[in-house]
Amino acid sequence: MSPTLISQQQKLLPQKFNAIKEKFESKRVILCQNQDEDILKCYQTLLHNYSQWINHTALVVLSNRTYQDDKNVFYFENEIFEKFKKTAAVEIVISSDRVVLLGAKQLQINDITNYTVAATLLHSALHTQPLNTSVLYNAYKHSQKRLFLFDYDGTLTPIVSNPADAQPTPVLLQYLDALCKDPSNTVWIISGRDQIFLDTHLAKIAGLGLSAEHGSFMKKAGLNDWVDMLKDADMSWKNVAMKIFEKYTKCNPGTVIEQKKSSITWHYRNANNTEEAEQQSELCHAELIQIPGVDILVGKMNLEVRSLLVNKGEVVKRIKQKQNWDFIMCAGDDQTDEDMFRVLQDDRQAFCVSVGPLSKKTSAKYCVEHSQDVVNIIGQLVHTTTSTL
Ligand SMILES: O=P(O)(O)OC[C@H]1O[C@H](O[C@H]2O[C@H](CO)[C@@H](O)[C@H](O)[C@H]2O)[C@H](O)[C@@H](O)[C@@H]1O
Repeated sequence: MSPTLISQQQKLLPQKFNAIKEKFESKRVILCQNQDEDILKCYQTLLHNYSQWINHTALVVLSNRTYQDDKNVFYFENEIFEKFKKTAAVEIVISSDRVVLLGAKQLQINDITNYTVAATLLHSALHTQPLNTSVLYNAYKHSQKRLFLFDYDGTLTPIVSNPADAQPTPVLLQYLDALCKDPSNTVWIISGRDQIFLDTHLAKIAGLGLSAEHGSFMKKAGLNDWVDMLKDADMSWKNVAMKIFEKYTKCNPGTVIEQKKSSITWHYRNANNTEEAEQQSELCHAELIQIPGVDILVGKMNLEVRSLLVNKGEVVKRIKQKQNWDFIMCAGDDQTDEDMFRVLQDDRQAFCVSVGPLSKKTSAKYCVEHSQDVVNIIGQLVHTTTSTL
């Protein structure tokens, strides 16, 4: 149904100004730079398909003709909207040529007339936003009890073909060391890697807490011994999983098994025929899920099996309960990191950062594109202690 045209005078009534101001203060605003029926329909589809946004979003349409507002849609002439700009934190701008802008980033809605697809894109854009580093640095500066939870592969180092080559750079080590040296900071690496890998490459940083194999082992900063979180657990599933992985390795040359103490990873990134190995990984997955007591993780060109009793989310719960943190940064790129993000989802102090494209389905509120962005952020934070940001 088309909106009803109203007079400009009605728009300017002070009560109306205040009412809208109040509404904007608690809503995330999508700004549409011109009156466009398709965008309206796309927004209505968003509210229909994702009803959680009904009370939390507003669509502001800039138009030189004014229409009757409804619960979620407000029409403004350009200069009148200027008055609301301070109270309305505009998150998404749909430009006249229908390109969606999120901060400095662009999200292309290829076909805005496919309302369901366009609404899904808007939903993901509302859910996850590019990390505003100024906000992060400011929160860091004004906090005293800070917690950092970093995944390793794909988050602190880029994904490479050979797992052994994914070593921390000297710059990363220097930044992590400086971060740990600030007594206000507690820093953990929560990884799928085993103890040997983490000890070899990261243990030289005395202030770093380490969690290996998705939470199976934990070592607090400054301690030498690892705590085995699964020491009493039944690990008989390992032999069964190993046999399945061996079978698939045999018929997929180039694939390798990474055997860890309490988890096993089958890597098919370097398979002679990657496409076939990818298909085979689905069959392998179907066999693995028959094993009781384990979780199967679909990683980046790998399949992992680990005990159901541990996951990165449980690690975060355990670490988090120790203090009243007033700043938390948690970064990860993989499916296993989503467990950490879910645990922190309702925590107002937490900056959960997914490494990857904005369109990625994630429970993290923020995203950055590359692992190098995470490293640069740590570098900036380290400098925050000595300079002003
Ligand atoms: O939890 P993480 O620290 O992210 O570890 C997850 C797995 O990462 C490693 O495999 C992945 O990274 C490799 C290096 O870039 C890459 O070659 C591989 O294809 C990826 O799947 C690691 O080898 C696994 O043990 C970790 O569980």
